[in-house]
Amino acid sequence: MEPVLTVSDVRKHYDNRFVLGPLNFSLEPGYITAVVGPNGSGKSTLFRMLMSLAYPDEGSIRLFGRSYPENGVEIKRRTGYVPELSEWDDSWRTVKDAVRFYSHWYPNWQKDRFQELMQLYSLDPKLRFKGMSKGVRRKLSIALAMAHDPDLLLLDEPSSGLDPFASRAMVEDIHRFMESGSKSVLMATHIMDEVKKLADYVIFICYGQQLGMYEKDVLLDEWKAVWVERSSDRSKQFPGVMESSGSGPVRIVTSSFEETRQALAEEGNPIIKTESLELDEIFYHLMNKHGVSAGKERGAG
Ligand SMILES: Nc1ncnc2c1ncn2[C@@H]1O[C@H](COP(=O)(O)OP(=O)(O)OP(=O)(O)O)[C@@H](O)[C@H]1O
Repeated sequence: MEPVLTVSDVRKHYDNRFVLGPLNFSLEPGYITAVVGPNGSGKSTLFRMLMSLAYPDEGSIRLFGRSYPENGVEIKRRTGYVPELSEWDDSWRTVKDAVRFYSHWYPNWQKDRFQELMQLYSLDPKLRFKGMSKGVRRKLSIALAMAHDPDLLLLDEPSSGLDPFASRAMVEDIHRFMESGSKSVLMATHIMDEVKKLADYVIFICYGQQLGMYEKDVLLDEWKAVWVERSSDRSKQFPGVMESSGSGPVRIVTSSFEETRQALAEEGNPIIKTESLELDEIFYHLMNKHGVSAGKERGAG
């Protein structure tokens, strides 16, 4: 099957202050992929490039096998985008004005679906843009992005500012959206619980550097914290061992549970306890492995 999105060797820099890339990944249809990374890592810049609102300095981006600028209209009609900050037309006064614009721009606009989404997020159709709260803007942005039944949803921190009821409604609605098996979602988020509940794949980006793309379940199966009775210098060289702390019992973090388990058993120092790792701890160790630590940004110069 043709990838819904292919990002190849994409690089972007802002003056001498920020370098993003090279980014390389592709998304098969039917999956949810989360983009995770600290503030200022380039997640929104990536999303803006996918919508042709920012331009890569190098590399190529293909959506549905098409590229910008030639196929921009087709790409955008098949995509639902929730930006980090919605910038709407100043002339719009009520939701009706937005609907008029969206239903004209998207031939596949579904009136009933939009009404369903308005109800789901408890949005009043008479809502006015002036003075609209951050959370309400976000809910409206999600409803507008989904009502034309896009093939790909690009969600930039969609639950930022949402109350817990709206967040839950969004997660359930995204699950429903995925039911046909042909839709795809790429979402940036800082909420690990959201990644756990929704994502099939995770792309880690740290201060512009892509640390990897992983299948979430594989990541959670392979990365473990294990405890053994005694420390040994050799265990630090065992396959997968990322960190070893304490003197007895010793806590070992591994990215390759089975290999580490075997090596420890062969050494006669068997595992006495195993725990799953949270995604944020996995991310922390990946950052260390790649030599990036919190707050250490890469400059272009
Ligand atoms: N238009 C721009 N001009 C100059 N620098 C920019 C511009 N847009 C983004 N940047 C810089 O690019 C870097 C990445 O920003 P970006 O918003 O893409 O990160 P992010 O991962 O989405 O962050 P957050 O998690 O805080 O939303 C930051 O250092 C930011 O200041």
